[in-house]
Amino acid sequence: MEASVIQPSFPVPKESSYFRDNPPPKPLDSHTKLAKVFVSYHLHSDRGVVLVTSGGTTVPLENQTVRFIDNFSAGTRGATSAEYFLEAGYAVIFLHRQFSLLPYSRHYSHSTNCFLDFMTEGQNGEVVVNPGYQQKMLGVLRKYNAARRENKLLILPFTTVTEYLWELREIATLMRPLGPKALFYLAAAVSDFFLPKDRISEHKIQSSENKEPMANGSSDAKTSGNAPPGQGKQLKIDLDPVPKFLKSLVDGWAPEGMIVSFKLETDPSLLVSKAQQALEKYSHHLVIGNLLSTRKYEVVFVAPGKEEHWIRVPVHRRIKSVTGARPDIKAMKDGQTTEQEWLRGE
Ligand SMILES: CC(C)(COP(=O)(O)O)[C@@H](O)C(=O)NCCC(=O)N[C@@H](CSSC[C@H](N)C(=O)O)C(=O)O
Repeated sequence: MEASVIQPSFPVPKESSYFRDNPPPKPLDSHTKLAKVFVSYHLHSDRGVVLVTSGGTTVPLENQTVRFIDNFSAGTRGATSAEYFLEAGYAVIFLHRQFSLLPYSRHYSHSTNCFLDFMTEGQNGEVVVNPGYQQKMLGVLRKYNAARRENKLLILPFTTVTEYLWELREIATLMRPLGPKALFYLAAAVSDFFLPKDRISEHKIQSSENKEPMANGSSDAKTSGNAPPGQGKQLKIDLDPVPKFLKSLVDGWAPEGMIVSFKLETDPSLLVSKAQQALEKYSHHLVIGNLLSTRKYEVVFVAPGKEEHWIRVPVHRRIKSVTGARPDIKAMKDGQTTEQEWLRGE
C-alpha cells in the first residue's frame, strides 16, 4: 500500500471543539485523582512540581487500532531529565508514552543494557547482581526507592495524541494553585495532525478488493485507486491539524507556570529560527531546540532577549546508544571521518 497525506483543508479546530468531539480517555478520572492528591501534598510541602512529558503520541487509523501514525521518541530525554529534576529537589509528574523509557529503570531496560545481563545465579540459587555492576545499580536503586518513599514521583501513561492532550490539560489545570512553583517540561513528541472520531474507521482498513464497507459510511482513511499490478490498493489519509495547545497552556491552563518546550527538526538550517518562532508564538520561558540526528549530544537554548546558547557533550564523552561504541577520535584526527558522520552512523 502506498500512503499519501493530503494537506488538511480544514481550519485548525479550536480547543473547545477538539475536546468536545474527542472524548476523554477512560483512565482520566483515576489519573486526575492521583494528580490532585500529589499536587496538594507538594503544595503544602511548599515544593516545586514539574510536569515532564515524554515519548511519542500516536494517531490511530482505526478505532479498533491495528495501524497508527507514531511520533518518534524513545523517552530518553524525558526520563533522564526527570531524574535530574528529582535530584534538584522537585516533585515530578511523569506523563509518558506507555512502555517508553522511565526514570531509573531506563538504565536497565529490557533491550539496550538488558538487566538480565547484569545478573547471575548465586550459590544458593538466589539472583545476584554481578560484582562489576553492584555500585552503579545500587546507586540507581537507592534514588528510585527514595523518590517512591518520599512520594516525589507520579508516573502516568498515555498512548494517543487525544489522550495526551486531555491528560495535559487536566494536570496543568490541577497545577495552577502552585503558581510559579509549577514547571512544565514538554519533551513529548506530539502529533501535529489527527484523524477525528467522526471520520475514523471502526474496523481494520482492508487493503484488498473485497474490503468491508466503512463502519459509519465515511472513509477518510480509505483504499482507493489501483497501485501498480501485484500490489494492494493505495491508502489515502486525510488528517486534520491538532489544535495549537502550547498557547492554551500559557494563556489558560497554567498562566503562572514556567514553561519549557522542545523544538525538534531534522534540517539544521531550520532549527534556531523555528525555535525562535515557537518562543514568540507561545511566550514560553525557554525553547530547547534539537536535531533528530544529534539530539543525544547537542541542544540549543533559545530564551527571550538572549542569544542562542548551544550545549554540547564533548566528543570524547559520547557513546553510541545502540552499540555502546565510543567515538573514533583517531579516525577523526586522521580526517577519515567527521564528527557529523560519526554521529549519523549511530
Ligand atoms: C523527542 C525528543 C527529540 C527526545 O527524543 P528521545 O530522547 O528519543 O525521547 C525531544 O528532545 C523533543 O524534541 N521533543 C519535542 C518534539 C516535538 O514534538 N516538538 C514539537 C513541539 S510540541 S507539539 C506543538 C503543537 N503542534 C503546537 O504547535 O501547539 C515541534 O517540534 O513542533
